[in-house]
Amino acid sequence: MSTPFKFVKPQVAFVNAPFSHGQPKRGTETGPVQLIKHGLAQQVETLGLSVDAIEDHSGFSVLENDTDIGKLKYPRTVSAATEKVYQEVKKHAQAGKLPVTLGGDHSLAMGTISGSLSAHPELCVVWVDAHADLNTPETTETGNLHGCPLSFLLGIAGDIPEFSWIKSQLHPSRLVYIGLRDVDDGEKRLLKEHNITAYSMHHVDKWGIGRVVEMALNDVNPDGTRPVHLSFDVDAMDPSVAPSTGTPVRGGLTFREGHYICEALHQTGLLVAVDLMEVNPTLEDERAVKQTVSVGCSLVRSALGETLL
Ligand SMILES: NC(=[NH2+])NCCC[C@H](N)C(=O)O
Ligand SMILES: [Mn+2]
Ligand SMILES: [Mn+2]
Repeated sequence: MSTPFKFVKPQVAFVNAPFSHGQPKRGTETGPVQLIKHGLAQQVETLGLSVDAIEDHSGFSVLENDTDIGKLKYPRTVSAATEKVYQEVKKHAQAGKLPVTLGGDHSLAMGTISGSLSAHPELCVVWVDAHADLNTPETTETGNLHGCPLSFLLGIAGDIPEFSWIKSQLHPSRLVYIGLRDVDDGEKRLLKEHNITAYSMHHVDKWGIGRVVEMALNDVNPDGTRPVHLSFDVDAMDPSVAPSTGTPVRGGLTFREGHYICEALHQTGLLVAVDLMEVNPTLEDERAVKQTVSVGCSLVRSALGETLL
């Protein structure tokens, strides 16, 4: 077992990932710029962390003639964008920095988690979401790749040459979910088949968020030695808290439950990467957008050490 990993005051590197073709609603490509406009980088500096200059992206173009592969939509476009994010997250992670990736849709996690794994092979993943995003190219009902990133990362997606850059395989025992409430039948089968630990909203109701986070960490990281990657889909939050997102599902995390998860993960001292995904500032009215962007920023701040006292 490797020595305990502690990330005390890491240098933060924001990875802007303006991308939306992992799902059908345009608009998530404006997520990162709105989060940054809201002052996220300065807010993080206020926490006493140094923040890298934010790199610009021109590179998330939609490829021509990107025909479906089976049911999968925009496969080459998604592969190219996520590979770019992989390279960037990998660069920062290998330099000992803490990458915070601002999405963009959740297909980008193929890139972020691959990048984290390249620097931290012992990594475990806490996936906070209303959805399992575990569909394989076979089980997906929609063909939207934001519903599939984990099947690629776990190496259960089958052989798709267009995605052959995804090398790192995440072991199913190193993945835990919190917040699930809209899981496809095929995904339910996969969760059982691969013995993946998942805490749905039912479990949050039953045990409370404090115990759920404690159990989740104990499942994937019993010795507290593994680095942790937090992949936070803003739709894990209840739509009354974060309305501007493409696939909202009622019955989600309260404002405090979402922030508690981030605070508790920060307290482990083991966080090495954070994703904040699926903020879509083109959905719902102006007030809803402001609210969603502001919640997105405060979730990231909590994960980076903001405390209430
Ligand atoms: N990242 C997300 N919001 N994913 C939603 C996925 C919804 C559905 N399970 C699908 O495969 O399309
Ligand atoms: Mn989701
Ligand atoms: Mn998701």
